Amino acid sequence: MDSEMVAALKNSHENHFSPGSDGSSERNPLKLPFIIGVAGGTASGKTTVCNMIIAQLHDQRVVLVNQDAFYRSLNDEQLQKVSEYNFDHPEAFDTELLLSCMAKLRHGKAVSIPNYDFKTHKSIEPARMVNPSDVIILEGILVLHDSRVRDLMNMKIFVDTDSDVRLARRIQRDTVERGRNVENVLDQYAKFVKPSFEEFILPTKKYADIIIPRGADNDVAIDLIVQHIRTKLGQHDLCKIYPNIFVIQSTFQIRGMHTLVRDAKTTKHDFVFYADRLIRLVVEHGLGHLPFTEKQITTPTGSIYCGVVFCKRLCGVSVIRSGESMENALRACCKGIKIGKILIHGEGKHGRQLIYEKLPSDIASRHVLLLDPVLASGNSAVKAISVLLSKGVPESNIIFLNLIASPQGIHAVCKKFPRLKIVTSEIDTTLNKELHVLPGMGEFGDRYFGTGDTE
Ligand SMILES: Nc1ncnc2c1ncn2[C@@H]1O[C@H](COP(=O)(O)OP(=O)(O)O)[C@@H](O)[C@H]1O
Ligand SMILES: Nc1ccn([C@@H]2O[C@H](COP(=O)(O)O)[C@@H](O)[C@H]2O)c(=O)n1
Ligand SMILES: [Mg+2]
Repeated sequence: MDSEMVAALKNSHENHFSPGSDGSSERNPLKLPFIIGVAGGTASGKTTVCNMIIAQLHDQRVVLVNQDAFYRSLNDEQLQKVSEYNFDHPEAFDTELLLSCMAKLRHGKAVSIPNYDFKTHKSIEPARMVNPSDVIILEGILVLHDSRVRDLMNMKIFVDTDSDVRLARRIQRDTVERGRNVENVLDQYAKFVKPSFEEFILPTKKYADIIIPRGADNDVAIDLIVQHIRTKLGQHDLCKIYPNIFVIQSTFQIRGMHTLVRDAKTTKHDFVFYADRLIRLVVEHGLGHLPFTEKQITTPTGSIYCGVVFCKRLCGVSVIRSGESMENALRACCKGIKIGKILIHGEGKHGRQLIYEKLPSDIASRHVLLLDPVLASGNSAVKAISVLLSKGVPESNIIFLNLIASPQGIHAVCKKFPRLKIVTSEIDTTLNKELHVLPGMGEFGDRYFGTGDTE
C-alpha cells in the first residue's frame, strides 16, 4: 500500500443503505445514503477518480454531484471583467443551494441541480434531475471547505496530484473542453487558481480520511476505497439488526491482510502468516468481550492506575479442523487456557451430526471462545453451539470467533442464539449454491494445513 495513503477511516454512525438479506439492492426509504466527499486541486483527477469508483461499485445505485454545478452565474458586469473573477474562492459557489439539494437527496427526494456551463460562466437549461441513491459522491475543489457540507459526509477523500501535472492537464482540458486559450489559462492560474489552492483548498486536506496520491493512477487506493464502501454498505444492516455481532474496525492494514489471504495465488506460507495475524486480532478483540472487574494497582512510579482484570475461567473450543488453526493465537493470549474440540459432519444443506467432542468436564462454569475461521451457512456453528448448550454452558457465556462470516450464517446463528456474541473481521457478500462464502477465501483448512492443491 502507498505509504502516503492516510487511512483513518472513521466509524459511520448513521443508518445507511445496505443490500437486502437476499443481496438485492432495493432502496429502503428509511435508510440514509452513504455520502462521500472528494476534494483536491483543479485537474487533480477528482472527476476521473469518482467515475472509477462509480464504475467499480456497479452493483450499487451511485450518483455523482459536482460542486461545479453550484457556481454562481456571472452577471453582465462580471462577465465584462471575467479575467478579474476568482472562480477558486469559496464565495464563487452557492453553498446554501448545494446544502439544500444535498439535504433533499439525503432524505430520499429527487432534486433538480443546476447545469453549469464553463464557456458562458452561467447555469444553463435544462437543469439536471438527480434521483436519490444509495451512495452520493460530492466532488469539487472546495467540498471540504464548509463545515456544514463536511458534516454530511461519511467518508472524505482528498486527491493529491503534483501541481505541475495538474497545470499541464488543466491547459489541455480547458483549451479543448472549456473554450479557453493557453494564455487565459496561465493568467488565471497565476492570479487566482494557485493562490486560492494554497489559501482555501490545500488546508482542507487535513479533514480527509483518505488522501489519494497520483489520483486516478492509484488503482490500489481506488480499489481499497471501493471495498471499504462495499463493506460499510453490506455490514451496517446486520450490525443494526443483531446487536450481538461485532465486526472489528476495518483498517487498511486489515484489508491488506484479507487481500492476501483471499488471493487464490497466495502461497501456503504467506496464507498461514497473514491468517495467523488476522486470527490474533480477532482473538484479542473477542477477549475484550469477556466480563471484567475493576482493579487498582500501583505502578513503579508509586502512582495509582485504575485498571481491569478479566474473567479467568475460560475455555477455547475449536471446530475441527479449521478451528484448530485458531488455537495457537488463543494460547498465546491466554496462558494455559483449556482447549476442547468438536467434530461435526455433514455438508451443504444436509443436517449436521456430532461425530466427536472432547470438552473439559467443568465447561458449564467457563466462558467459551468457540473457534471457526469461516461462518458460512451457519449449520455447523448451530450444531456446535447446541452441543455446548447441552453441556450446560450458558448461551451468554459463548463468544464465537471467526475471520469471515456470511450474512446467511449471521442470520442463522444470531436469530437462534441472541445472547451469544459473534466476533468477526469481515462480513462477506453471500453464499454460492454449494454454500461456500463469496468472495470468501476458499477451503480454509486445506489452505492453512497444506492439504489442498496450493503450494
Ligand atoms: N491519471 C490520469 N492520467 C492522465 N490524464 C488524466 C488522469 N486523470 C485525469 N486526467 C485528465 O486530466 C484532466 C483533469 O482531470 P479531471 O478528472 O477532470 O480533474 P478534476 O475533476 O480534479 O478537475 C482531464 O482531462 C482528465 O481526462
Ligand atoms: N466559469 C468557470 C468556473 C470555474 N473555473 C475553474 O474550474 C476549476 C474547478 O473545476 P475542476 O474540474 O478543475 O475542479 C476551478 O479551478 C476554476 O478556476 C473556470 O475556469 N471557469
Ligand atoms: Mg472535475
